[in-house]
Amino acid sequence: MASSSLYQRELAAAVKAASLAARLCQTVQKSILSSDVQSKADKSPVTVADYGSQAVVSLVLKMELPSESFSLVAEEDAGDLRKDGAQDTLKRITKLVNETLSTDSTYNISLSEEDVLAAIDSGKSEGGPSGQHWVLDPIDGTKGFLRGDQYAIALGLLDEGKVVLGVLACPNLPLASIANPDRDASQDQIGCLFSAKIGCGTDMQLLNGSTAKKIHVSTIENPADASLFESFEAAHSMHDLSSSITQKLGVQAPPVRIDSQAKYGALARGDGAIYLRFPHKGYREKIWDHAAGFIVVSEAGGVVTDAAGNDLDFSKGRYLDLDTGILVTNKKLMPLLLNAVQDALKEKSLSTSLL
Ligand SMILES: Nc1ncnc2c1ncn2[C@@H]1O[C@H](COP(=O)(O)O)[C@@H](OP(=O)(O)O)[C@H]1O
Ligand SMILES: [Mg+2]
Ligand SMILES: [Mg+2]
Ligand SMILES: [Mg+2]
Repeated sequence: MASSSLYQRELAAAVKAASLAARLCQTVQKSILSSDVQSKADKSPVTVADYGSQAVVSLVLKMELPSESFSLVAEEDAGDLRKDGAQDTLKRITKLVNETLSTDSTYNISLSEEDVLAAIDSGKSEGGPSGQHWVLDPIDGTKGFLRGDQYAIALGLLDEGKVVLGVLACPNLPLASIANPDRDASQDQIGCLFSAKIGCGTDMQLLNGSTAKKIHVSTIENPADASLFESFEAAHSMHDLSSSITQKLGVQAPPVRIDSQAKYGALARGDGAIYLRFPHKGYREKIWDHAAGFIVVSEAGGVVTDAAGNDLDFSKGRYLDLDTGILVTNKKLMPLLLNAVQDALKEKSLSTSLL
């Protein structure tokens, strides 16, 4: 068990940073305008909230931990915001960042547009196996965010290549289980924050500040009782492959499809027992899409591997180098799941080689 004081300041800073960033995202989601959405060179959407959230997290971490060296591996960069025609967008982001930081009475600062660009661009670190690196997805599940569905602010810390803490702020995730179709959504308290520190378990609290309680993954042992999480977006994960895996396992419940690392959070508290992710050929997973979710699930007693059963390696830079897909479940179900995955992958490669 790690000492409870280890990484405590960093965890407190991460919780504060992600909570403030979540506030900014909620403001934007409420008033989303079509002009708030840009297209990056890779054609994925990015909003003023992605940029604003990244700036807020970067600034808060630096202000809360002034004596520490700072390295941040983050998804966005300010390249497009420095181009002609982006002035209005940058103004709007700067205003959002200043308004968000001013809601915390301990910060008495006013940032210029240049300060905001610099804060966003401080996320260009390459990470790697030595030293400490923050890992940030300022909005994970941008597509869900734009639809008004699930998204997460995902922040982790790597130390010597290992994830040592993680925070997932999920502003649209109900406190009640999302896998229960009979729940009365009108009664839901909404907005959860998951936090985990190595050796110390995983906590969940309401985003607006209830006391934290320890959570644990589902203890089910019979896969027939498991329910499955997967991406809402079929372009992000092959739904037909996960369906053939759950058929092999005898899973009864229909898959629960939601965006972002909210899936890791929901699994960590036992809403469902399996999360499968099978990107289409050629896609490379990024560390910010998994670092926080990985430790939130591991510290809640779950396991995260690639499709071959290998541990995820966060020490290789901005990308995860892995075999085929990502599997998340509890320790009892993992061996069964791995077998089913291997069988389904064999069948799939057989059927494609026959084409
Ligand atoms: N073709 C693809 N295959 C797999 N993942 C993809 C993808 N295109 C984008 N993604 C990743 O999927 C993440 C969302 O995950 P999910 O599908 O679980 O909601 C995106 O994070 P961002 O929304 O932060 O860009 C992005 O990094
Ligand atoms: Mg993105
Ligand atoms: Mg992401
Ligand atoms: Mg993102």
